[in-house]
Amino acid sequence: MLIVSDMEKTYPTKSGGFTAVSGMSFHIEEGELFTIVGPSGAGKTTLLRCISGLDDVTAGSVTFNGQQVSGPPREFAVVFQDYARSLMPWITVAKNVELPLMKKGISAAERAQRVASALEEVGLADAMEKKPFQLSGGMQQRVAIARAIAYRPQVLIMDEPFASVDAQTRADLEDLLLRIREETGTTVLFVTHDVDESVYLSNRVAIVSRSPSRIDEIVDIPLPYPRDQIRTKSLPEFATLRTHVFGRIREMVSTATPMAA
Ligand SMILES: Nc1ncnc2c1ncn2[C@@H]1O[C@H](COP(=O)(O)OP(=O)(O)OP(=O)(O)O)[C@@H](O)[C@H]1O
Repeated sequence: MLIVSDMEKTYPTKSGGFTAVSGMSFHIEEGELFTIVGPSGAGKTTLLRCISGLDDVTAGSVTFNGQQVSGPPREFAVVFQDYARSLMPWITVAKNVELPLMKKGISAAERAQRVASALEEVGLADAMEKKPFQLSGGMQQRVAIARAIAYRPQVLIMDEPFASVDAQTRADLEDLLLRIREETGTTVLFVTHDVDESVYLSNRVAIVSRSPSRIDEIVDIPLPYPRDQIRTKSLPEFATLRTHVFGRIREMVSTATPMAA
């Protein structure tokens, strides 16, 4: 469904260019929850921006349903870590969720129905008329997720979406994502720093190396769904998988050449 082929991204710099991603290749199956983990600065955000068509690739290609991605596809929705910047503070929660649907040309009646059901789904039915600044961080991130759900994308792209919320909210949002994905069959491409989160959520985890980033290993996560924060994380297989992924990342960080001062 989504194919990244020999992708390279080089940013122009005064000293001639910095290659953040190089020789990156993988594919994502329809309905899959595919997570990318890797050390800080590895190029994960760069990769997501190129896949979602927000940035151009320097070489190689990103293909979605057989078409080369050259701008943000209408079938994608993106949720970023920084919910405060992704929501519009001067309009209500309901309007924030509705806006992309207006741009998509969806009728007023259907928009109202989708907004109400998405906010219900994330537990914010009572906050429709509030402004984002009146909500907690976790609630604002729920609004960003509701906006993505209401849009009904084929592919949901999430860049460390739960990194700025407390541990309990994070666990709740992870489970919300799993439930939505179970109900809708949406394909999810997820980036995280958190190894436990990657193993808990995914069908497959791609470990990426430091810049210029490329795939180090793709790990299958054959843990059964539905997953459960306590039961799944108590499984010996969970511990084995998390230790493996964590170990690979650790090795990469410890064998990396120190950056010049
Ligand atoms: N616009 C830019 N111009 C030049 N270099 C950039 C630009 N954006 C990112 N980089 C560099 O590319 C590399 C990868 O950055 P990126 O933000 O993609 O990494 P990341 O894996 O998402 O990092 P983190 O996990 O810390 O969020 C970094 O070394 C960064 O400094």
